[in-house]
Amino acid sequence: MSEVVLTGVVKRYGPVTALDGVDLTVPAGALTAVLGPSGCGKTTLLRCLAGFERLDAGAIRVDGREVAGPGRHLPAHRRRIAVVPQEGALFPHLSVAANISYGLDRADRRGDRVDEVLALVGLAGYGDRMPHQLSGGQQQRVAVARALAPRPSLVLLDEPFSALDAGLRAGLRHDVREALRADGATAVLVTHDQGEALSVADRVVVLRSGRVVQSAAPSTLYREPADPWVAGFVGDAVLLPAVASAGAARTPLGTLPIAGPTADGPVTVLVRPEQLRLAPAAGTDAVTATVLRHDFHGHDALIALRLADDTRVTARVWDSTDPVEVGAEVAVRVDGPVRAWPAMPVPAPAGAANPRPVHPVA
Ligand SMILES: Nc1ncnc2c1ncn2[C@@H]1O[C@H](COP(=O)(O)OP(=O)(O)OP(=O)(O)O)[C@@H](O)[C@H]1O
Repeated sequence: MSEVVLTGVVKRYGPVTALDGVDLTVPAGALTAVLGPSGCGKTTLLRCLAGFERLDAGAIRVDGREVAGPGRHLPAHRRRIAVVPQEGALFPHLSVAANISYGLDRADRRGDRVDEVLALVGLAGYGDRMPHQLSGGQQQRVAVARALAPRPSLVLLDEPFSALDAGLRAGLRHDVREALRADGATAVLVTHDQGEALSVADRVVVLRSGRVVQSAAPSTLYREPADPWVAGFVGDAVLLPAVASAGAARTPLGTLPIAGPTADGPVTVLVRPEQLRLAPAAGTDAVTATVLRHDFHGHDALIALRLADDTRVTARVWDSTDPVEVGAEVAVRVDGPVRAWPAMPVPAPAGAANPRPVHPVA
């Protein structure tokens, strides 16, 4: 298990600054996801860690040993860092066992390490198969087993599930996480898929324009995003203009308690769709809204609403067997406190795989 520390890492390609002073600690024995929109520098970060790129500034230390820094660049093959690419990692003419033992020292080849890592990824007994006799998901499992086999300091996973269909992806990423945990590996998963990062990682690092915007546990990231952009990037977000005063925000959804300290004045407020509660409008003095759309998702439904002042918001309802009719008037209540930030323009989360609405969804 190795801790990896990046300090002030800068990487430029000509006029493009792909990494712009990245400070980051990858804890030993944990899975850290690096999440960000297209072009934010995820692949560059991974390539710098692996040793495929030279830094323009800053340093990378693995267990306190500098592998990259001013005047220092340890080549990739001496870093003990394994990479699991998106697909096509296996040698087609070698069996599964030979693929895994390739690169292992003699002792490990003769021992049971190959069987051990095959069992870890749920493929015990598959050693004699050839890669073409495996499904895409099984091939990725072998690629993970091969990465783990030499007990590297760090495993880098470069969107390893992106070529697989959605149903397969969910099961595989869970199994891969368990395999990494069982082996005590330190791993970095690069992904642009918010759901993937939140569901598998112990820690998520959000990159934007070559900089770390936030590094936190998945639940903290979702509940306490650093700014409105992160709020919209990691989940559905209703962002409302409001005025803060004495710990509460005056919003189009009523006056709502703010979580955490916020200076009085204009703010942007975050309400998660699951915080909105709907009820029959008749006879209440609550905020009311008109139902514009009802999107059924099986496990839940998203209800697009228009408030009396024309503000659009979206509610997530769980009991989707009781659909709220389009055109109906409903009473809207907000459950729990909201987050608020001093009002400022919100950059759009351009290029996200599943772009999240930063402005009220409707
Ligand atoms: N070899 C290169 N030469 C010039 N510019 C590059 C090179 N590689 C990356 N870049 C630029 O550096 C920036 C970061 O690219 P990078 O590939 O790291 O982003 P990314 O977050 O991995 O994107 P994606 O999710 O689309 O793969 C982008 O502006 C990209 O165009």
